[in-house]
Amino acid sequence: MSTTITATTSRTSTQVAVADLFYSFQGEGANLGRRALFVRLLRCNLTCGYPGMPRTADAAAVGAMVCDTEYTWNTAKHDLQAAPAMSAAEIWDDLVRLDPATGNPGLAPVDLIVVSGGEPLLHRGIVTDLARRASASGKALEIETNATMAPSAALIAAGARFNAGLKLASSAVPYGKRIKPQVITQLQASGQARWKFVVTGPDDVREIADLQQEFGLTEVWLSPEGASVDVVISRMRWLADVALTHGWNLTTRQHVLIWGDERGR
Ligand SMILES: Nc1nc2[nH]cc(C(=O)O)c2c(=O)[nH]1
Ligand code: SF4
Ligand SMILES: [Mg+2]
Repeated sequence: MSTTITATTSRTSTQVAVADLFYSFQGEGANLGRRALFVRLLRCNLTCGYPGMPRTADAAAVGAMVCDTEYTWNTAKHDLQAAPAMSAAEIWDDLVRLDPATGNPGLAPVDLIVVSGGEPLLHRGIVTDLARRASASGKALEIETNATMAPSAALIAAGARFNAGLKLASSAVPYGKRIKPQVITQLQASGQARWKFVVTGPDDVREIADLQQEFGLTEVWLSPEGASVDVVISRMRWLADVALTHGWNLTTRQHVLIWGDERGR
């Protein structure tokens, strides 16, 4: 289920451009299979699949791991102006409307909010506001972040959890852009981060082991790269033993298994 997003309005620092709002299951990670309300924010500071921002719509990706939500940031290929600018209060109201329990009190309320992007921590004020609203309503909130931007103390205090998806060499993003030691250390010290790695092949596994050792990452999750059932399943088959051997968790991508690469699912 997704809302229809219409008008483009001017943007202020108290507003953010919203790509998608939808109701689904958390398809990945520690809350896999749990019903959740999603908000996907525009813009990213990384360009996974490409060494930098593509200049043309037909620029070919060079990395094995390519962003699956390029429509949130790749201005060469997508018109980002169509996304509406919304305040945290407006986003929250739409999320509440998306919860089927709002119209039918007989249903169990959705108790998980997922904020994704793009990179949501580019919009820390808005995300912190949403985290406070979630906490006040007794809902958990987790942020799908690339772990290159520091969360504020206020965001941590609001109880947000971080699904920290560090990017690997397979993303083609230069090391200095995708690995920010201070941010990694801060997220790990918060006790509110789980480390999630999108895996395409054996080189990724070696890099994950090195990163875990260097930064003392305590909770590691592997996630198979893939936007189709066949790719997700075949990657999971070889990742299973890898994960068990290294003491890592393994998630699938449930939304891909059910809906393929459909947007807003
Ligand atoms: N169902 C569903 N679960 C998700 N978990 C993380 C997602 C993301 O795109 O960040 C995602 C997504 O796009 N859909
Ligand atoms: S960090 Fe995430 S949203 Fe940004 S380019 Fe990489 S995969 Fe896409
Ligand atoms: Mg996704």
